[in-house]
Amino acid sequence: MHQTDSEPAIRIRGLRKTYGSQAAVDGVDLDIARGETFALLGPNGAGKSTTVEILEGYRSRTGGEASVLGVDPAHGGLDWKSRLGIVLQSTGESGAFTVREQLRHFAGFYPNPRDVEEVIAAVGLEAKASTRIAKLSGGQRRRVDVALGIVGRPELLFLDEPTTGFDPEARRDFWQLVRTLKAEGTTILLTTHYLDEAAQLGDRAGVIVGGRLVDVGRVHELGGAAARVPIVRWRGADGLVHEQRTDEPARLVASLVADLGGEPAELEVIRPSLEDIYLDLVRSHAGTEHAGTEHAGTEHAGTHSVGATGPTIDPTTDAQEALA
Ligand SMILES: Nc1ncnc2c1ncn2[C@@H]1O[C@H](COP(=O)(O)OP(=O)(O)OP(=O)(O)O)[C@@H](O)[C@H]1O
Repeated sequence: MHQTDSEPAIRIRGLRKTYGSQAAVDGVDLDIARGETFALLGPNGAGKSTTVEILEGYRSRTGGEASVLGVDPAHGGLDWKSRLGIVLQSTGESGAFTVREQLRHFAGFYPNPRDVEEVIAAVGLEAKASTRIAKLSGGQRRRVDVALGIVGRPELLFLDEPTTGFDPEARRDFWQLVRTLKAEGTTILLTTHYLDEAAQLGDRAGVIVGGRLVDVGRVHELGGAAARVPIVRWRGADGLVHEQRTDEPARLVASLVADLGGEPAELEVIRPSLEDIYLDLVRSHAGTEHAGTEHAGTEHAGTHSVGATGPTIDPTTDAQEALA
């Protein structure tokens, strides 16, 4: 039975998964609308794959509720499975068959599969269609995984780190393929470590840390407005580095120039990137392991920060240094 259009494609409430005393997923609530592309972000071990595999019906849950295309994934039958497309993080694809043979074989499991040659073209494997999978490169095998995920014309597509191992051109091609699938009405749940991928593809994104969803929203609104306030940094006459968050950096710089009677030393105006904001979100929710690292032991120890309303920017991060 198909769900009504107004029901979300995915609805989870209080989802929990524990391994012994460890909670891998610790009370996640989330709705993903039909036709939406949702990106799940989070550091290694945050609980992304566990969440996705529960929704795919591959893992049992310890607690909470889940509904996927109107069905509890713990009890999804073959009819339900045929409406899903799944690209797992790693696959044990046997290499004995050619790309075309493998796809034809899988297409036979679905009631309304896509044309195999079209799928081969969509993932850019025309030149390898008659090659045994064992002889493909890692990135080419990953394309086979994606092809197997879409050959059944799924209503809902799960993509677990789909572009790992892709070269930059293959990633662009893949993004275009996802946009095409989205335009056809496919709902997509994507996990990724690439923030640009989330920004390119996701209507919304969620950040999961320690099994909890710590933020959900449009990708460019993650962390809230305060996290995007620019930072002006300069070295004062006292020899210390000062920084101030302000929505009016030009006004602040003008007043500094007036006060100092000239150019402020080492002046920088920094707009936090998506990566900075994401890293701050992760750090601020990651418990004690990162505590005490902010500004510690750097020349910024004397930094004077006024009006800092957003998450603290740690100037020691690579991302921040790239901006500086
Ligand atoms: N079968 C298992 N038995 C015990 N612990 C597990 C098992 N599978 C996952 N875990 C633990 O659950 C936590 C969440 O793992 P999960 O694979 O969901 O993380 P992830 O966010 O997908 O990470 P990554 O980005 O590295 O893929 C981790 O601490 C992991 O060690």
